[in-house]
Amino acid sequence: SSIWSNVEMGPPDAILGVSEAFKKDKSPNKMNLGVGAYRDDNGKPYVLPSVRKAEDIIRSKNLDKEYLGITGLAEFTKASAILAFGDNCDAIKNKRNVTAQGISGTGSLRIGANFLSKFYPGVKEVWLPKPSWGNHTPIFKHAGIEVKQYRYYDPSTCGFDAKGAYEDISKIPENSIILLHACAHNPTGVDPKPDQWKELSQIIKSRKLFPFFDMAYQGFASGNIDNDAAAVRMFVNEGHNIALAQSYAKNMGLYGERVGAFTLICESEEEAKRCESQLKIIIRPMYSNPPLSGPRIASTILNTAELRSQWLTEVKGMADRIITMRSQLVENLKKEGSSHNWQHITDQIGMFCFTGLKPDQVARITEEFSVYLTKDGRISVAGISSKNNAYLAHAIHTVSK
Ligand SMILES: Cc1ncc(COP(=O)(O)O)c(CN[C@@](C)(CC(=O)O)C(=O)O)c1O
Repeated sequence: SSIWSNVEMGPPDAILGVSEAFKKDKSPNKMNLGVGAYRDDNGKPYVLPSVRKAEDIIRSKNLDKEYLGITGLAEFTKASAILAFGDNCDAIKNKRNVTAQGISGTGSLRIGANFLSKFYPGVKEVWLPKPSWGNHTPIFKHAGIEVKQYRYYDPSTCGFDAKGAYEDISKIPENSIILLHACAHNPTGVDPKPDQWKELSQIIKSRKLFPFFDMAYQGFASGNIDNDAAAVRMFVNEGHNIALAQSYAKNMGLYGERVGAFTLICESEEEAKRCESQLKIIIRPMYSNPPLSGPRIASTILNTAELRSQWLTEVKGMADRIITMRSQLVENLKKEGSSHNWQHITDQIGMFCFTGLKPDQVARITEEFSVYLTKDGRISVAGISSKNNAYLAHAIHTVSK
């Protein structure tokens, strides 16, 4: 037998596999509502003009291609920490943070998970919202951290199960790790309200849990970078020393450039230095040092005043288009004569909408209308345009009436 005869065929990724099936479909009406990548109203990928301008600036500098340090491009990580925590955050001013460039959000989560697996003194179990982004589970498991779930989503309202979340989190063993989506929860699009975040902060403090925030959509959810970071900033202000993974895949459209950052808020600058040294020891044998071109683009935008304000209008433009698609879809479902309450489509926020479609309805909508989405009924709202919105409403109505 051959050396790899024991290797079985693995299942396609629940999210990326949808795009593969979509590509094979010949229907002219086909819609890809699977992977959470922004599309403009013509269904095309969108490279932000501020990104193109940043690339021109970088090209004119004729920079070299030398290795970055293990924790990446300093002008990027400094700007990334300020973007997340705000420019009057004491922890940042007192240098209590260690911020390392990560390979986008996934890589930032992973170096964080590996650091916690090696050094976290508490219970090495991470509690994820139910449901959570599919990749969270293997990221933590592959780092040697067991995964548990707390109630988060209420299928009866397609909204936040505050009561269930409070009850479950109040019972999480002390000193466990809890993962929180900072904004634009994936896959449900359901975010706690500010007063509910306050309650979560109190319970998490009382259980002495370690908060690990995943902020993959800052600015992309509400269109405002400060609103979208409000929970992260509130937790730090309330004294939680958090971990944070950031992604620039969606809010700067830097998907394939793999731009992200991992931050630990520590007790002191001295503690941050020790943690940074150990983070470097974890990263070095993993990929040695991170990519160059993406963080140069991101830091050029974040550190150039007029590019930063141009970027803010562009990210708000993306958020606004998504919000418009949500309200148009609800309008079109009403026009179809649907008797269901589709309010959750506009109550939810960010890239995704948890439609509430059941797996058999998902199968039907794909089979009969060539509409592609993940089995859990999640749709990437970015895949909807003013041209196919009515078609989607008709398809959803037909399979759900
Ligand atoms: C909550 C959350 N965290 C982290 C990431 C990681 O993104 P990055 O590594 O590309 O920065 C995603 C991307 N989730 C997408 C948009 C894509 C994916 O699954 O990889 C999704 O379709 O859910 C995400 O939704």
